[in-house]
Amino acid sequence: MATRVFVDGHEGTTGLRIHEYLIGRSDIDLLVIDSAKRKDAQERARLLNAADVVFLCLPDAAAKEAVALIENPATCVIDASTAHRTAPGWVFGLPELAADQRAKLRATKRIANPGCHASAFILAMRPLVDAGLVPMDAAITANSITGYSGGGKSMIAQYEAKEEDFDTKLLSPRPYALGLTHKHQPEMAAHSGLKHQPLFQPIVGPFYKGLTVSLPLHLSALKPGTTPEQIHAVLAARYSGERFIRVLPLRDAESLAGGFFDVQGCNDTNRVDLFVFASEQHAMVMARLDNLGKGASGAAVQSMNVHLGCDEALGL
Ligand SMILES: NC(=O)C1=CN([C@@H]2O[C@H](COP(=O)(O)OP(=O)(O)OC[C@H]3O[C@@H](n4cnc5c(N)ncnc54)[C@H](OP(=O)(O)O)[C@@H]3O)[C@@H](O)[C@H]2O)C=CC1
Ligand SMILES: CC(=O)N[C@@H](CCC(=O)OP(=O)(O)O)C(=O)O
Repeated sequence: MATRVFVDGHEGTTGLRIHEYLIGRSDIDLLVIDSAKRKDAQERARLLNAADVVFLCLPDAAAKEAVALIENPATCVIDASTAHRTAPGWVFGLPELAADQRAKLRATKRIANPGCHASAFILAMRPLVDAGLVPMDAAITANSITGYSGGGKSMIAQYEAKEEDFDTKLLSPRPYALGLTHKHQPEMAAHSGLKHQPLFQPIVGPFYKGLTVSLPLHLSALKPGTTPEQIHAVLAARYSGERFIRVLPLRDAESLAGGFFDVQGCNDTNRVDLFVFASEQHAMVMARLDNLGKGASGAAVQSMNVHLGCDEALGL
């Protein structure tokens, strides 16, 4: 029998994309809410409890409310919001996180989909902490460049406003989260193995999608004797055999057309590309993804596939 799936918030940026991923699949029966009733708690409760798998593509408060409406113990929830990413009882929806993560995703009924910046940060950092190259108590700084679709419908509307309504300040890259308490910092620390939250500083630019987190590392602050070759080897070994993660060659010149890095290079894929650039003193680990692919909707569908045990047969 087909798996019944309901996407709560299916008219939003993340929800629409999940629908696109699932619409053609013969093993999925999509339960669709009448558009006029999409915020009606009673109708949502009916569908939330009728589904085998539910994707929550809602603001945090509405996601918590949706979870409270679910009484069916068989319903598996995949929450795209920030609400449950470090909450007890929830499994982090990053199958590549650790050797036992897929088993945890199969066993649970509560999956918290990672944030887009956090996915990139954690996939770059966790293997280096696990291997002891980055000390667990290191003070880490990271930045991210992202397309504006990461800000959802309201930010998309600002960037795609008609000429007379368009704010020309949006033409330049815009650093944000300068309170230095970005909402992804708690999950970055909780799932990377670091004791302290990183100092994280994102920048949004005038392009629809694509994201790259950069992790600058002083070799002198790492385990004594650490080389860029070791950093690269640890990442390559950790992700060998992962179909959605690619580790590019050390100091990959081919990725730098004219000396510039392309943050949109993973768009329309569910892939993460990892890079290590280095000098004698410093290394820069970079993780690139599509913020609407592996950074959101693609990751959510991948977690569902793992949960259902069809991640090899049916893909993205
Ligand atoms: N965009 C991205 O790259 C990513 C987003 N996320 C997370 O996913 C979630 C959704 O984000 P995104 O798709 O960008 O947001 P959008 O603003 O694009 O969409 C949110 C949707 O939720 C609907 N909604 C709001 N409140 C309710 C409610 N009480 N009941 C039912 N529906 C409601 C909205 O309705 P209406 O159509 O009326 O506005 C809208 O369709 C957020 O928690 C976000 O943090 C996660 C990873 C990446
Ligand atoms: C450009 C922009 O604003 N991006 C969002 C990230 C979107 C995302 O992945 O985060 P959540 O799932 O946690 O919403 C931000 O930095 O807050």
